[in-house]
Amino acid sequence: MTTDGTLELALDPAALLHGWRPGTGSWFSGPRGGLLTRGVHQRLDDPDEVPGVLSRIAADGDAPAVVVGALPFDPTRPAALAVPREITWAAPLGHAIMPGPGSGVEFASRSVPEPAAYEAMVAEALRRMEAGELEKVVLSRTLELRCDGPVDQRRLLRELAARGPSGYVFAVDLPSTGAPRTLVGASPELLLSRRDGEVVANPLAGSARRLLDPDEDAAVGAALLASAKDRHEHALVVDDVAAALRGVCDDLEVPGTPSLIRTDALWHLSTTIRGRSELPALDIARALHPTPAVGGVPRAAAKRAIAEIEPHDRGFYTGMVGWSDASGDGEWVVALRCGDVSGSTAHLYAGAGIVPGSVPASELAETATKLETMLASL
Ligand SMILES: C=C(O[C@@H]1C=C(C(=O)O)C=C[C@H]1O)C(=O)O
Repeated sequence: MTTDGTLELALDPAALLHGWRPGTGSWFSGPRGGLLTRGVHQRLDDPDEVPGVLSRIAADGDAPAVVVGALPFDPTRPAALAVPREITWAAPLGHAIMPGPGSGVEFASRSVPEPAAYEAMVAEALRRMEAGELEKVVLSRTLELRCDGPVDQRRLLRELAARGPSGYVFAVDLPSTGAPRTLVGASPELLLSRRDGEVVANPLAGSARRLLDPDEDAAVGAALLASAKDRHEHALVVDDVAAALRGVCDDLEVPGTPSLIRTDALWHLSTTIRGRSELPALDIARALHPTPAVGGVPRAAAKRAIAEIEPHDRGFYTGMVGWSDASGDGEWVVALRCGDVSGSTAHLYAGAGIVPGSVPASELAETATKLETMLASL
């Protein structure tokens, strides 16, 4: 949308993506198109202020009435939202971007917690489940990477876009007093979108590592779809999201069985829920957050377990990333398969859903697979 409100689709979304520069704005794209922002008209750290700010800007017409950015996992922490000075909307990227050669950059890396400690965390969650406190909890770990020079954030965004053309690819400018700081990632999970009143949520839960051989890979997907443990883990998320949407949507359609989606590294169980709502996308997204895809069941016990068991701060990981406009339309994805990148450091994050029957070593391996998308793009 231009400042006068007309829709301007970039002829070449790949050229637009190549135009992104760290510290100058944000990129966000998905299967329905993307956007590039330039400059900041106004920063917001309180999402409650979004409707008021957007309606004032829509009335004044001195900037695009759109907010773009990220909300952290912990909703009491400041958000990183901005009304940009300029915004250009793009058609879907499709397969417009080709992966480049490896960067050859060497990173020193440190896992927090250490892998063995992550397995102990999973064992602790399983103990809480046996004690009847919890049905599901998502536990995460981080990988702190450091290289000699600055991380090439533009290359990272391009590689993510090349590897996951049908997912959501983002580079969100985060407030920084030093080097440009960006939340860069490629998430497969749509938390909530609303366009012309049509609401879509696409919770994912239940994962399996993909294989190189096409027949073996298809068999892994089929086994995931048939797995009782993964179907249960998935149903906990769908039931929670559907219950929350039922209160705020009309004509809710909730498929009874999940389907399969794939990223470059993983298969996931996926359910697309549709409905209609007059409420702004960001309000609905915040009401859903944290879904049991990143938190757990029951919600309060899972939140407590995460705070007590995880040694690190999740920051924006498992929060949400996206945009909203003055009409209340918007698109918010779960901040997954991402890293907080600044100067010569990148903090990557990955988690896995723990339910009774989870095996600590397998959950650790799943987090390693989830880190691969980012690692392969660095
Ligand atoms: C927590 C992550 O992913 C989430 C957890 C999943 C699972 O446990 O199967 C699947 C998709 C996401 O909802 C992550 O990528 O870090």
